[in-house]
Amino acid sequence: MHIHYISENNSILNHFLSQIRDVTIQKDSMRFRKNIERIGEVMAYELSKILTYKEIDVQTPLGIKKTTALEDNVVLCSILRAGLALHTGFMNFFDDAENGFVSAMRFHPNNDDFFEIKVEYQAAPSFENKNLILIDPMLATGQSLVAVFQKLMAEETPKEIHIAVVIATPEGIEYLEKNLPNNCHLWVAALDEGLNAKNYIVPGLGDAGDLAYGSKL
Ligand SMILES: O=P(O)(O)OC[C@H]1O[C@H](OP(=O)(O)OP(=O)(O)O)[C@H](O)[C@@H]1O
Ligand SMILES: O=c1cc[nH]c(=O)[nH]1
Ligand SMILES: [Mg+2]
Repeated sequence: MHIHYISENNSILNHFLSQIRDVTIQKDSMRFRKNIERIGEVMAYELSKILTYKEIDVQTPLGIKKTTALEDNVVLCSILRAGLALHTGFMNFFDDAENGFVSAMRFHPNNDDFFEIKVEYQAAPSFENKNLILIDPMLATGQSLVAVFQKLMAEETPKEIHIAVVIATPEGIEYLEKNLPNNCHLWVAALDEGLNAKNYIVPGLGDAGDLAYGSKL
């Protein structure tokens, strides 16, 4: 897997990351969603640097400028719920992208800390020969991303596969490395220490879906 850590240099990205983690600031759900969206925009920009471009001539009022435009077909596919705000950030930059949505949730069959991932709802276009960008802000154990990936990839061969996460753990990255093809690109805004007993990211930010959209039953 090709891993791209995009917050190694100081930039405004670290300001957005600090705000989504801060236990006081993150209570403002509108700001939380907006910051995740802005991180999506920064990630989309960084990722755009390795896509394929074609040469074009642009007619300006005063002449012709030889420049480049995106050649790749991009499909943005998010994991519900927490992926939605990050998805908006990517859509702001990839305005011609097709879009897909898949649900994944942790299901606790014994009402203890053990969980399985339930992947149910799926509405997605074909990825055949396109650049798939799979979007989820949190890479904790990695089980949600792998379960979604396996459902989506049953009959499809994308040109390239990119996975965009805001906060990742070493355990989650290791799980992706074991279960996804070697040629995937993983884009990470921040790498954290690890997981707690409930498989939440430490220090992380808490529950991204709840912070963005409210607690669920
Ligand atoms: O790497 P994992 O251990 O699988 O955990 C990460 C998953 O947890 C979060 O979703 P969650 O299950 O909380 O659903 P939600 O977005 O509806 O809150 C997150 O958005 C990931 O999909
Ligand atoms: O830390 C975590 C782990 C899973 N899901 C989240 O939203 N946060
Ligand atoms: Mg959640």
